[in-house]
Amino acid sequence: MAALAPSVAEVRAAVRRALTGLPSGGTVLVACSGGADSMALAAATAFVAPRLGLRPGLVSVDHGLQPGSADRAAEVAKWAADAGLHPAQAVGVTVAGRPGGPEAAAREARYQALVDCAREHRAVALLTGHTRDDQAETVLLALARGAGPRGLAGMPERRELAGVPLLRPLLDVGREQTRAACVALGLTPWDDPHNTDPAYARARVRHDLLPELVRVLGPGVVANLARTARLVAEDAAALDDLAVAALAAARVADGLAVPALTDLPPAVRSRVLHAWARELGAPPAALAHGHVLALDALVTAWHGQGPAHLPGGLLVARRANRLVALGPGTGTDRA
Ligand SMILES: Nc1ncnc2c1ncn2[C@@H]1O[C@H](COP(=O)(O)OP(=O)(O)OP(=O)(O)O)[C@@H](O)[C@H]1O
Repeated sequence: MAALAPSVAEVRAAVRRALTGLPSGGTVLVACSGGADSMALAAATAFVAPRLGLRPGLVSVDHGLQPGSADRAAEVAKWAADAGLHPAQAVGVTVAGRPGGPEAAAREARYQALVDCAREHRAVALLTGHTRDDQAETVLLALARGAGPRGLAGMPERRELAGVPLLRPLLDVGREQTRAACVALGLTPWDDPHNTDPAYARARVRHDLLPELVRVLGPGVVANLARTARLVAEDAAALDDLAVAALAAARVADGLAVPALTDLPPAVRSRVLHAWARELGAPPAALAHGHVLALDALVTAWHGQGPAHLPGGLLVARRANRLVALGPGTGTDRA
């Protein structure tokens, strides 16, 4: 018998770690683009899941944005069916007409289809093929745009997506390993032209910036960036927990009590104000650092200034020792 390639063993071990403990008999659904990362993930899941009493399945989304994309999704689904994955589905989505740029619109359509499919099959987890390299790219992009710890924490290994557990088993596996695993298994993954299109910031980071960092700083830089994300994520989670308690303690009937906010460490207070703004209905995507700073000024730099403006037409004013939300555009208290 031929020896198992180390790359195949590494990907399988990572998948085994991620799937261990999931409810027996459940379906684990791999989101597969046909690229090397998610093909390696699908092949490993097909091997590992049955050994853990789980059922492997796969869904490939056709965004309908490139010629031949429907055929490719169908080919991936056919390969999956032959490899013993069930369901093995290709799903078409409509990207046009969604808000945001083309990338954001495609991502939203994709995740909606993936979640629908996971629900339809009562999947106990949805798996994506994000790798350590994807994580390093995410951290660099977050640094460059001045993101706070939430952005620098990168992608979590596990989160809930509309009630479906989303797992990223390969976050600690390098892209080189997924490519090598595909070669060892005789798989021919598809190379998404967007991944090399210099119009996209992520593609420039992948092809220009990260290789240059590796050249200048050494090969450990990718794993180190991913480790930074993990460390920051732990700290950010602890601060988030403190903020939940601080928000609860600051609540009064019609808003928040300023004295309960004043002495909080800024890292906790900004989280409290951010969470409260979201609760009031500020759309998270539009809620920026500057909005939270304006709320913070009502607490820490109060000089009788007017209300702070939040996205969604919301206004927050200081009334004596309270922060209160005013009805959108009316200037009247909401409570
Ligand atoms: N069209 C798609 N259908 C199903 N899942 C997808 C699709 N596109 C992306 N995904 C999922 O999202 C993950 C991240 O995709 P992205 O395109 O950002 O990264 P990638 O590094 O190019 O991954 P891959 O090599 O698997 O395409 C993929 O590994 C896969 O699990």
